[in-house]
Parts: sequence; structure tokens; C-alpha cells
Amino acid sequence: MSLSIGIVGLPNVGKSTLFNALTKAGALAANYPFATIEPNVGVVGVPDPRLGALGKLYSSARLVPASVRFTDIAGLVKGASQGQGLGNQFLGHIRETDAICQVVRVFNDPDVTRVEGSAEPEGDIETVVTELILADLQTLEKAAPRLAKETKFTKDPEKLETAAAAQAAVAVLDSGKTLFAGAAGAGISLSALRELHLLTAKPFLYVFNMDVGELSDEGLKKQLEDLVAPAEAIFLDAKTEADLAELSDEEAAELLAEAGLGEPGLSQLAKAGFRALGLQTFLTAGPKESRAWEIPIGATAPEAAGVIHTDFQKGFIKAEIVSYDDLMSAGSVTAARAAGKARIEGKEYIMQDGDVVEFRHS
Ligand SMILES: Nc1ncnc2c1ncn2[C@@H]1O[C@H](COP(=O)(O)OP(=O)(O)OP(=O)(O)O)[C@@H](O)[C@H]1O
Ligand SMILES: [Mg+2]
Repeated sequence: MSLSIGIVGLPNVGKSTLFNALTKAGALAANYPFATIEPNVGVVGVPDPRLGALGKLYSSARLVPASVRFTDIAGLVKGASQGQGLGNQFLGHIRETDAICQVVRVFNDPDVTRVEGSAEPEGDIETVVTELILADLQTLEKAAPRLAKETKFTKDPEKLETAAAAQAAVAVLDSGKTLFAGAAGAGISLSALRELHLLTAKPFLYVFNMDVGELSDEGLKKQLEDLVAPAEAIFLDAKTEADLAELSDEEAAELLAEAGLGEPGLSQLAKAGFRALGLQTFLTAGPKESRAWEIPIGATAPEAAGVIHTDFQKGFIKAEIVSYDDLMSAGSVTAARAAGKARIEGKEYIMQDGDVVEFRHS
């Protein structure tokens, strides 16, 4: 159940460059589960330095990171919902993703053609969002007769709520707002709309694809960040990311330092996706593998056990938990136990990011 993110944007803004960097990064790190399910879907490991350290401590044979699935689609243009450009026929590919990531061009290269009418990030963002809103309106229009039929003779509260939410959603979208931004204000519960797989109901992230030199322009970044807040903004140069993906870890670190960059943009993107969906990581470790697992923030210990195996949840007895930081400062589980840092937790325990866990189950 990896987190999935759909990539959207105008044509020629760097979506595929970013996507290729993502999938290559996954392919090159030998221990990362990498898969191309379809040519436009890539699964990449979420970089997590804690995993490598755990693997060393336990002499794990392999490392398995949490993963994020990215879907790349063809660019959207103004009027796509009316069939302009390639139309919005590819939006179907990202209907079932958990979040939407819009790539926005900031880089300047005059040799890369801009689509007509495109120049400023603000207008480009609006063009794409408008097409997504129109696509959702089409989906709702198509669903309306079915919802009306289903609710005519039913008292099923869920069906009735979905139908009512669908009607209210049309009003929000007609006002030019996404459901992500406007549903709460209109009293719509997004969970009632889940079965419709509406695009604008998903959490949004923005990737600003910049020239490498612009990445140190804090003023520009602040401006762009404000443009999309409260959605998260990630700043990267897709071309540099693609280069980084070709390099070994040491060489990549050198290139990052040379360019004055900290964390690779791809790591930031994976982390932002986790945050947008309210996910966090817990860890398991042993000689066979050290592994990062994703769970919703607020999940209990039995729920975390269920991510590994449903039987672990059903037969949950207790969990031995050491926080990653405590484990690392103690140097081993035995030492952590001796220092009183290993806790036995029961069914009520709320998992924390970075918990290193061993479950006991029947
Ligand atoms: N940060 C950058 N700086 C300079 N050039 C870039 C940058 N990112 C991407 N490009 C270039 O922009 C061009 C278009 O990139 P890409 O094919 O990834 O766009 P796209 O959004 O996938 O387009 P489409 O919608 O047509 O599929 C490529 O030539 C690519 O090398
Ligand atoms: Mg492309």
C-alpha cells in the first residue's frame, strides 16, 4: 500500500524529467524496491538515512525503504477538458492516486518552448487547476443520474450523504475553488466523495522547477511559497535531479555541495508527500532486513502491526519499542534495555515517527 502521487502540469515544464529522475534514483539504489508497472508509473524508495544506520547496527542483509508511487501523464493545456492539446484523456491515470503534484516551470531556458500564453507561475498554476476543476465537474455530471437513481428509494445514510456532497461539490467547483481548498468551508466531508475519485479533492503539492542558480534565491522562493500556501512547495531543478540520479552516493553528495544544495529535491518531494497525507514511518530491524513502514499519524501499535501482516494485528499481544535516537545513542537494543529506553507497549500505544519496533503476537 505505497503512497501514490500523480504528476500534472502544462506541457514542457519538466514533468517527465522529474519522473525519470525519480525512477532512475529508485533503480540505481540496488536495495530499493523498484518497479515500472506501466511505462508511466514508477515506484521509488523514500530516502531515509535512519535505515542505513539501522542496517549497519543489525548487519541486515537488505534494506527496504517505505515507497512512493509516481504517475507521469501528458501535459494539460488550457481547454484540455474541451479536447485542446491531447485533451484530458490521461487524467484517468491519476484518478486513483492519493495526492496530486503540480510541476510548475520557473526555469528560463529560451530553447525550451513554452505553451502559448504561459509565462508566469501564477497563471500556469491557475490554468492547470482550472482544467482539473472542469474534469471534476464532468465526473460529477456523469455521476449525477446514477446517484439520483441510487438514492431515490434508499434510506442508506452513506448513499444519501454521497449524493448530497456531490451536489454541494458542484457549487464549490463552479466558484473556481478546488475541493481540497473549498470543501471544509462548504461543510462537505471529503470521505463522502471518495468513491468518485475526484482530482481536486486530493491533497496538492507544488514542485517549482527552477534553474539551479535560482534555488538560492530566498526571496523568489518565499514568493512562490506564498502563492500556493497552505499547500507545500518544493523547489528543485529537475535536470540536476536527473544528473544526481546517475551518480553514486559519494559523487551525488559532491555535486550537491558544489551546487550549494542540501537535501536532494527528490527526498524533499517524497517527504512532503508523506506529510500531505499525514503519514509517518516506523522501523523494524533484524539480520534479514531493516525496513521502513508507513502508517497514518495517530495509528496505534496494533494498527502498525497490521501494516506488516493482518495476523499480527489480530493476534497482537504487545510491542517492544525503542525510539531510533535512543537506540542509536545506546548502541544496541541490549544497551537500550539496560538504560531503560526500551518500552513494552500495549494496544493503546500511539506510534511515533522513528519508533523501532518488535511486535509480539500469538
Ligand atoms: N530545470 C530545468 N532547467 C532547464 N531545462 C529543463 C529543466 N527541467 C526540464 N527541462 C527541459 O525541458 C524540456 C521539457 O521537459 P519534459 O519533457 O520533462 O517536460 P514535460 O512536462 O514532461 O512535457 P510534456 O507535457 O510534453 O510531456 C526538456 O528538454 C528538459 O530537458
Ligand atoms: Mg512528459
